[in-house]
Amino acid sequence: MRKPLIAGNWKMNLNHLEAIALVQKMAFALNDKDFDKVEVAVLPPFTDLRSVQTLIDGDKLRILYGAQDLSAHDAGAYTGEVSGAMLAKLGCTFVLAGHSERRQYHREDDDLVNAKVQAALRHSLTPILCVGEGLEVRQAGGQIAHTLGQLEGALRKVSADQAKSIVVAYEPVWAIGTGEVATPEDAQEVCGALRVRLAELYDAEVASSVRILYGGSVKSGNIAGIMAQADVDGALVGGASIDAAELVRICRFSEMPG
Ligand SMILES: O=C[C@H](O)COP(=O)(O)O
Repeated sequence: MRKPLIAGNWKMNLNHLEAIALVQKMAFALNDKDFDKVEVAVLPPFTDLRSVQTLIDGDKLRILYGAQDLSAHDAGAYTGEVSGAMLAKLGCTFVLAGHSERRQYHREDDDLVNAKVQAALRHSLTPILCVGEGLEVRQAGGQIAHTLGQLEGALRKVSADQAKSIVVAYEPVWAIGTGEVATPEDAQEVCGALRVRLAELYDAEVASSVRILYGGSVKSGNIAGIMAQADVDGALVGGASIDAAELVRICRFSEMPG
């Protein structure tokens, strides 16, 4: 049974003081019943992680946390980079790999994303591997081939045992931050194809273990329909995740109208 995961990608928003305030608000609003039904994670900027760790550890909160990126390298002369070892030492559970904004603005290709997935796994971090097509690919009907290609590229040399622990996030680029949400059927079409390909690349056990999230303009008003899909196990939430009340409503998707 895959436990749903709602992960908030704060992107380049909130300093460490604002980060503390947001996590405190979330912790105040969420209760044990919520955490029994859903895993909740925040993915703040690097500069907030130590403050978030201190708060979560100190108050024994059930909120998980992670980073938005990591280096493919473990240590050395890589100015500006942050290693998986450093993130693990900060108690991170998750790290994003291959977010479309990294692919677009930092020219990250499948080889680099693959190296980052492997770096995360070397340090016992759970990669949230982001895949998804742009508007032109979608208009040409190539979303499945494109997304499966990204999945295969990112999972090269990743064993079945390692693959079992990863999270995949399907984020159609045309739906990110645009207010254009994919329909639940669009999300299911690609998430279902991702799961089938995981079974082909590995086996049925891997395919049924991996959580597949949807991301792209997720809000409390559209989460229920998306979560009702058989192969959607949660959401990677951007803009709405820095509003504590809205994020909490999203976490309570089972109570929202479909
Ligand atoms: O990582 C999150 C995605 O990029 C979605 O962002 P959004 O919810 O602001 O569209």
